Amino acid sequence: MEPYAHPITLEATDVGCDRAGIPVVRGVSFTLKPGRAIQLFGPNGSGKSSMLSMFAGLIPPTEGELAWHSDGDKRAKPFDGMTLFIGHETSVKLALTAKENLQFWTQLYGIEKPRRDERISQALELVGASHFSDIRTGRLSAGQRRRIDLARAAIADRPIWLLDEPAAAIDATGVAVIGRMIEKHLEQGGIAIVATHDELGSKFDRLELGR
Ligand SMILES: Nc1ncnc2c1ncn2[C@@H]1O[C@H](COP(=O)(O)OP(=O)(O)OP(=O)(O)O)[C@@H](O)[C@H]1O
Repeated sequence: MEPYAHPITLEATDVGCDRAGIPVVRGVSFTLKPGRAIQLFGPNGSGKSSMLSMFAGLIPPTEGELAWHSDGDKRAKPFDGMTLFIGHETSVKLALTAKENLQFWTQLYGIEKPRRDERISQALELVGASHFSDIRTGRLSAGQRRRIDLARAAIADRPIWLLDEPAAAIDATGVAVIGRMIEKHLEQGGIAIVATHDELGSKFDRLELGR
């Protein structure tokens, strides 16, 4: 298990974000160092997905400051090619099989050609999707499809994981798999911010929104 080549620290100072001009989140501060994770809690509409979009650089903070640190460099936006964002909506292409989706992602994430097949088999096995990997994903169950979404985390070699309800529609065995994937990612020196109501491990700091 290789440590990430460029460990990242994320510092948030009093950040807040608005949606359509309406304040959603206010006054969030933390420092997230390599090997640590934050679990976002909060009721529906409290701003968990909005926060993740903000950390992904998709919407700007309305107030406060985000600072990404890597190799002595500091930026207000995430460094290019460092973030894996798994949103709550599926990114699986339903006309393709799981294997074909993963083939696409290995190209997207710049995996060298000779290593692609091995990486795909490992990822499918990890998320327990090997036995349905040749079926068109439009014909799979919600939980099976979510497992394929999560395989993206095993394909991409990225130190920042932003996961929105990764365990939605996933059974207890699958939740344990997600916990282990995150644990391994943290051991490699990655960071993770995860919106979830599930218990995923002890390395998480808790951030409760909507209070
Ligand atoms: N694209 C958007 N345009 C305008 N308002 C939005 C948009 N997305 C979210 N909002 C608003 O921002 C607020 C927070 O939504 P968000 O999706 O971040 O909450 P959440 O905590 O992730 O909710 P859930 O638990 O239901 O997924 C809500 O009031 C929502 O209506």
